[in-house]
Amino acid sequence: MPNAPVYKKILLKASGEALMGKQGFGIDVTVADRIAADIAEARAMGVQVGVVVGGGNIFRGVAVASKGGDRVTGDHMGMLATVINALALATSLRKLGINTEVLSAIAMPEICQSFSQRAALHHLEKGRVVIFAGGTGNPFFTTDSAAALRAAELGAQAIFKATQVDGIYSADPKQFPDAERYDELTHDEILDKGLAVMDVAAVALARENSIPIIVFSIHEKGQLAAILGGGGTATIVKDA
Ligand SMILES: Nc1ncnc2c1ncn2[C@@H]1O[C@H](COP(=O)(O)OP(=O)(O)O)[C@@H](O)[C@H]1O
Ligand SMILES: O=c1ccn([C@@H]2O[C@H](COP(=O)(O)OP(=O)(O)O)[C@@H](O)[C@H]2O)c(=O)[nH]1
Repeated sequence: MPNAPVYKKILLKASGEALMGKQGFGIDVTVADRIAADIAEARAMGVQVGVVVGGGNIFRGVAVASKGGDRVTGDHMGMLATVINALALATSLRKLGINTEVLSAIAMPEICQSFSQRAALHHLEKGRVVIFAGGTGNPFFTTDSAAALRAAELGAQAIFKATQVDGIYSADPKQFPDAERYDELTHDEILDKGLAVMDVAAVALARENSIPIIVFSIHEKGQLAAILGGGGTATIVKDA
């Protein structure tokens, strides 16, 4: 009999970069299928799973602003990019027979349901994976903030942030290979040390609602289930 999961309701944040794989742009379906298989393992453990997907593999609003364009329009484009990723991940989950619902922060009823807290809780209780598209629905935010927001709204017990690296380091390990890795941190320590693994607004919202953040590598298959089972490799961020 496997261990009971450490958390019963989680919010997984997968960046657009994670869905891109090694391609450099767009969605790598084999990677989306892999992430879906990891989510299926969590569901098989009885864990309720909400997912916020990023859009950076397709578009970031700052790209428009940096060329002198309108930031708000750029952010609208970025939010639409997250909808494309959400539909791709939903497709991968449905191929595995996992009931999945996409809820968008921006109404587009011909494509998916609109987000409401009630609808999201209903689908989760029915055992469906809920993918949150459109970020927060507001410009000047990120999908990290959307992850913290949805986690707070749904009463998720943890935010699982899937990244390119296996935890939080004293500096970005891609640029500083000698950076020190932490097993545990507090929300305050991330903010005080200026660790750029997640944006400040997202960390502050998680702190305010006492939601732990678990940072782990998307590249290692089975990590999500391993961490939910009480093992695995991750940095855990929680109040001291
Ligand atoms: N102190 C740090 N510890 C860990 N990762 C960091 C740190 N600073 C920056 N990073 C970077 O942040 C990334 C995590 O954010 P992610 O959402 O995957 O990327 P992005 O937001 O750029 O799409 C990691 O892949 C890593 O390269
Ligand atoms: O609440 C949100 C979430 C996202 N975005 C836009 O969508 C883009 C893609 O999201 P993000 O950069 O968070 O994706 P990730 O880095 O996770 O792939 C952002 O750059 C913003 O332009 C936004 O305006 N509001």
